[in-house]
Amino acid sequence: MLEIKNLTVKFGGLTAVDNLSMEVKKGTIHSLIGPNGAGKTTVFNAITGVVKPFSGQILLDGQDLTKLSPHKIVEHKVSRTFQNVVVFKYMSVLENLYIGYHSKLHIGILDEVLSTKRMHLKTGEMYFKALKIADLLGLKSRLLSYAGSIPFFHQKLVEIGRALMSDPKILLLDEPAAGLTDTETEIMIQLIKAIRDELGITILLVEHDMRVVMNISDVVTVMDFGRKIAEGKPEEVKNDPAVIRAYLGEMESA
Ligand SMILES: Nc1ncnc2c1ncn2[C@@H]1O[C@H](COP(=O)(O)OP(=O)(O)OP(=O)(O)O)[C@@H](O)[C@H]1O
Repeated sequence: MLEIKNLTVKFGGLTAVDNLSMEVKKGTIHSLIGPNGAGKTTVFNAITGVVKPFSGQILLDGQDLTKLSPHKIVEHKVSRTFQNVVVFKYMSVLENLYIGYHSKLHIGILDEVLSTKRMHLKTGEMYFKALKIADLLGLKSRLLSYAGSIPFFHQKLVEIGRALMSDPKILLLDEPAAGLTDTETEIMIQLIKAIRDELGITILLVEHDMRVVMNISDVVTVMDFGRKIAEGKPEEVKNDPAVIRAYLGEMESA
């Protein structure tokens, strides 16, 4: 589904992603891991059009995303969450979810002024979609709360919910388990599986928590210094000498 071909991203003299090629297959949960600064978030930023590659190509179902703007990429059905949770604190959970539907709403100012049938249909669709997603994520009882007033774990779920509202083909999750307790991490693992199994959405995630990576990934790609150093099933990469060296190096320099 997602093909990254020879991707290189540079920030001035620093090569953050160095000739990376990888493929995310439809219906899989694929993890991108590596020590701090390996280039994982930069790959997400390149896929979503936030940074422009120096060279290489990113294709979704054969369509080239590389030169598209971030909002066009959302229309091509790529959604993401961020390493630091981004919710609109003074809006309700429901309104936060609605924001994710923006690219699908397609109503203009005239629809609003004239309160057209089309506008009512579209807002109705948006409401039912939000209910369905809130139900899946266990957020139904919090829909009318201010997003900033609910626990951190639920704020993370709101962010995921907002990303799901645009009906992505592929969801990019940047450290979904960061800052969670063990119990919350367990729930997050089940929810990520449910998003794939019940909504049929392919998932690419960046994660440092190896319990999560080993538990849910079909495929793991490992990066170090911008390069791919290993790829395979969780148990294969876990025992790969290059991966062990990369993580040991990180521990030694810490
Ligand atoms: N906007 C930017 N400008 C300059 N350098 C950047 C920028 N974004 C990332 N970098 C650098 O690119 C390299 C890769 O960073 P990136 O955030 O992609 O790594 P990461 O693997 O996601 O790390 P972490 O696990 O710590 O989040 C780092 O050296 C980082 O300092």
